[in-house]
Amino acid sequence: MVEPYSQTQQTQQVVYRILDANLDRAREGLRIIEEWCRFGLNNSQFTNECKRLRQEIAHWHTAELRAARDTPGDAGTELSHPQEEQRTSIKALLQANFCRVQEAMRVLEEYGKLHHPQMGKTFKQMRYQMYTLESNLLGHQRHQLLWRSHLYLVTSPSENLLTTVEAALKGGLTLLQYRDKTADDTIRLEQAKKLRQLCHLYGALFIINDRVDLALAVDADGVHLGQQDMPIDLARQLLGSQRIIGRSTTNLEEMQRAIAEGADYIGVGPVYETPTKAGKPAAGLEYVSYAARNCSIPWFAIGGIDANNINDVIDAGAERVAVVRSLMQAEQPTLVAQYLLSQLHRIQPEP
Ligand SMILES: Cc1ncc(COP(=O)(O)OP(=O)(O)O)c(N)n1
Ligand SMILES: Cc1ncsc1CCOP(=O)(O)O
Ligand SMILES: [Mg+2]
Repeated sequence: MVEPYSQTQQTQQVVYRILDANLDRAREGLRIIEEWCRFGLNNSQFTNECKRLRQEIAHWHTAELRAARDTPGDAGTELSHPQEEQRTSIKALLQANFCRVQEAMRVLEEYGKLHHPQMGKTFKQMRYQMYTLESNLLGHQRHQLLWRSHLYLVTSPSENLLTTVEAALKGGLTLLQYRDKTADDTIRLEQAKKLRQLCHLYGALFIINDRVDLALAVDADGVHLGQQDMPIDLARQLLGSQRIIGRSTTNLEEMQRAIAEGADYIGVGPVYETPTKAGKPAAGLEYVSYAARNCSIPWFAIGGIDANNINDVIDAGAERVAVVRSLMQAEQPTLVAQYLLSQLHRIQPEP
């Protein structure tokens, strides 16, 4: 006996509806990412990659699958998660949409196998292409923000660590390094996680001093390594090309070596002797001037810099500075951050 509308046909309709819904979902998510690549980043490579993936998805979205759509009968259209209602930053928005596209592609990979012999394989490949795009895009955003950052706060141990950092972020800080040379790892991990969250809430980069393992454990944006710390090539192997690696330098040989080894930025100093790095001789303003003439990557003058002498450092050629005490010991870190940035931006050409 042949049923008019067999069990097999019913199952096929359900599969078609799943495929139809997820093809839409993947394409919509990609479009949201594409708009940022196009209008936000003005990046044709990322924009074209999104477009190519959307076109590939469209190719699979046949009339047969569209015909199975039953929006009024779809119990899922009314459901939304509270997190969908709220995006705290472009980064959060992009991550949510990457997640959405990757999930949809996983569904298409599995159910697609029931529909067409090639569909499972194609969507598996596309899902991996999405992971690559996500990692490249995230890395690109990180490096762009590094280049746009002119004030760098390196923390010192403090009872008010989070409130001080938040106050500086409110003043416009976009780059933070967590530095604690004495705490236990359990404390370091706990503080680093909180600081990372705080930085990302304000759209700032979060770097860990000395420790590649901690940077990976808390998914930091990068690591800062001194001359006695892990070699850059090894750190790069562990962290990949998307994360930031900074290097301390005190003279031109160290600067040139750091650049050749692939550092993303360097510290230039100590400009002045400082109790924060007791016993380390000053490299002086001459080295700042040398960096201004010769350094091809972002560099931060560091060591003894405060609101009183920042203009001397700027006059020597610095466009970026890193500070510990000036902000960590400030009564009003927001105001100090604003003042230091206003001096640094004074010398910036109009964008
Ligand atoms: C931006 C920046 N520049 C230099 C340093 C110093 O690093 P290092 O020489 O490894 O000394 P410690 O900070 O580890 O004591 C830095 N941390 N940040
Ligand atoms: C970590 C470090 N590396 C070179 S100088 C320095 C400390 C700078 O601290 P401060 O801004 O308090 O002088
Ligand atoms: Mg170090």
